[in-house]
This record gives sequence, structure tokens and C-alpha cells, in this order.
Amino acid sequence: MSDTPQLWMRQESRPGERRAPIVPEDAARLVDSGVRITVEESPQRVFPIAQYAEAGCRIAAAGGWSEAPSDAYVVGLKELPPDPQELRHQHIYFGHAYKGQKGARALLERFSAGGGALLDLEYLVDANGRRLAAFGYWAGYVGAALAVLNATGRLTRPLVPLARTELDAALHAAPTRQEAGGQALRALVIGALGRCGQGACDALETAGLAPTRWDLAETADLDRPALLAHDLLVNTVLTTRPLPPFLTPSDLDAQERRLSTICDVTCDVTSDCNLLPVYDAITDWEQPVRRLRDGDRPVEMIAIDNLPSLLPEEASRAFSSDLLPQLLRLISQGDDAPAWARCRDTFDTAVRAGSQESDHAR
Ligand SMILES: NC(=O)c1ccc[n+]([C@@H]2O[C@H](COP(=O)([O-])OP(=O)(O)OC[C@H]3O[C@@H](n4cnc5c(N)ncnc54)[C@H](O)[C@@H]3O)[C@@H](O)[C@H]2O)c1
Repeated sequence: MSDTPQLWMRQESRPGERRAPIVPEDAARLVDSGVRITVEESPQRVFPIAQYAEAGCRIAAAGGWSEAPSDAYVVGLKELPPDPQELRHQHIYFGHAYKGQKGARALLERFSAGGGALLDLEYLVDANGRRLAAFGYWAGYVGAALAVLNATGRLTRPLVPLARTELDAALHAAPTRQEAGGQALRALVIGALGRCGQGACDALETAGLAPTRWDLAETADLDRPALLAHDLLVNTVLTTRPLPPFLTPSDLDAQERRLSTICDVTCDVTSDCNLLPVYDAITDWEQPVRRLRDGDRPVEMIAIDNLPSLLPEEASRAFSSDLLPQLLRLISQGDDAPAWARCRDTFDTAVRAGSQESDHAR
């Protein structure tokens, strides 16, 4: 028997989450490379369990990870269930535990209590701090698609996960050229050179539009009238420091405004970094659109923070393909592999900071 650690892909416990961090084709590649993988059964995952079995994975019951061998890396995407309280494994997923989020301290304490560790996928970065595996492209694609469908009166509610062919068919059918008094819709993507931005531009092109593309150079001296002269705005900017906003509430009352649908893919609504302080809460699959201005010139906002989950197959494939080489390095080098060492350092720093805060509080 091999003494190298194994991967254990758990079931996602969040309702409606159909994505997987490792798709069956990549599971087969890992198995071919000598990696042992156990995959939990899941009624909601978009990839049938049989495909993982065919790939050579061992199959386990949903939730079986808590009994996995201690050296197994437990791989997932979204939050862990509340039990077991003590976490003894190394967990690879999006923990959202380092920015003071709700429940962050309690989660880190669960790891400390069990001797496990969080290898947070958001902090799996290269030497320049660039994310190595991310869902951005499909987030931007879906966000821009929803904006088009909303602006053309084609958005159906509630939103449900779908295949790209269905979404693209809806985009092809959307009357983007007849809207706004017979003129083609004018769409602007800010952050167009980034992952989400590229996805957004591609979705707009699929809908027959030629988006205006702005990134850092174009917003350095913001031309707000030009911004307001677009029907659709898709914001995909990533900023980690507060900057002057792209829009303020008074801009929505401007006479010359053409803007009628905004999709804030970035969704920094409650943070100091929010570049669109014209709304105060995200929207969701049940109620994807919020009206910011009524009357004959309405403005509507879409701000959904789990956009890639709406295209689970494509989003999973892209993410898994990014993650695959990193998993191979993890198995061969452990967390000595530079990217995983960075991840582990981020966790250790957060745990130390948490225990210092607790000491001060005593
Ligand atoms: N809503 C969702 O479901 C969802 C999913 C994935 C990512 N996101 C969020 O989307 C955002 C973008 O993610 P990404 O992976 O595309 O990031 P990225 O780093 O690939 O791209 C960000 C882009 O923003 C540009 N930018 C930064 N500051 C700017 C400014 N002031 N003006 C114009 N452009 C500017 C950068 O140059 C870059 O091209 C992040 O905040 C991320 O958390 C949201």
C-alpha cells in the first residue's frame, strides 16, 4: 500500500451547490498519476458518481470524510457542515475565515481544537499573489448574461443552475438590437482585462453586442457621462483598497442617463472597497433584481455573490483544470510545494492572530 496521502472529495452540503472542485476527467488524470482519490456520493453534484467510479476513484457515502484517514486532504468548495466540531484533517476549500467574516473565529477554533488546517483556495496564489484556481471567468459570463436578459425582459425567476447551451440559446434569442428605441444595447464592462471581465465580454459578444471595455487605464480619470451613456454596466473590478466610486446615487438621477441595468459581479457591497455605493444589499437566485429607481427611467441592480454556481458544469471544469497541477504538486511535495506553503502560512498567521486576540480579551 502506498504511504502517500490521498485526496477525499466531499459532498457539498450547501443546497443548490452542484459544482465540484475535481471533475471526473481530472480525477482520472490524478488516478493515472498514482493519486488515490475517494469521492463522496452526492445527490446534487452535476457529475454522476458513476463517472468518478469509472475514473478509478473509490466511492464513499456522503459525509464520510470525518472518518477519513488522518493524512487525507479533504477537498470541497463551500462551507463545512457544523459537525464534527473538531476538525482533524487538512481541508482544501473556500473557508472565508481570514477577513473577520461571520463565523470565521469559530471555524479557526474548530481547526485548532482538532489539530487540522485550512488550505484556503482563495489564498492558493503564485509568487506574485495571483490566484491559481478561480471561478472568475464564468462568474463574469453569467453576470453579464443576466444583465442582458434583464435589460431585454427575458430574465425568468427564480434563477436555477443550467447548462451553457441553454444560457447561450437565451442570449442568442435576446432582442439586444431592438431595445432602447431600436438601437443596439450599449454595454460597458469595467475590469475588462480580468478573469470575470473577460467572461463578461464573451457573454455580451454571444448576445450580439460589442462591449466597451474599461480597465485601470480607462478609469484613472473617470468619464462618468460616458459611463452613463451605456444601457448595461457590468462591474468586475477587483480592488483591495477604497477608491473613488464609479457611481453615486445622484448619478442615477442624471437627466442624460441611459444606464438601466447594473450587474455588480464584484459584490463588495458591505465593504469599504465598494465602487458602486448605489445599493445596500446583494440579490439572490429567488429575487435576482432590485429596483434602484422607479418611474419611466428605471434602474435595476443585480448583485449575486454565487454566480458560477448557476453554470455548474463549465465552472467546475475550468476550476478543476486550474487545480489539477496544484493537487499533483501537493501530493508529491506536501505543503512544501510553494503555493501550498503560502496557503498554510496564511492559515497559521490567522490562527496566531486569533489566539493573540483571545489572550488580549482575557
Ligand atoms: N459574484 C460572484 O459570484 C463572483 C465570483 C467570482 C469572483 N467574484 C469577484 O469578482 C471580482 C473580480 O475577480 P477576478 O477574478 O476577475 O479578478 P482579476 O484580478 O482577474 O480582475 C480584476 C480586474 O480589475 C481591474 N481593476 C482593478 N482596479 C480597477 C479600477 N480602479 N478600474 C478599472 N479596473 C480595475 C484589474 O486591472 C483587473 O483587470 C473579485 O472581487 C471577485 O471576488 C465574484
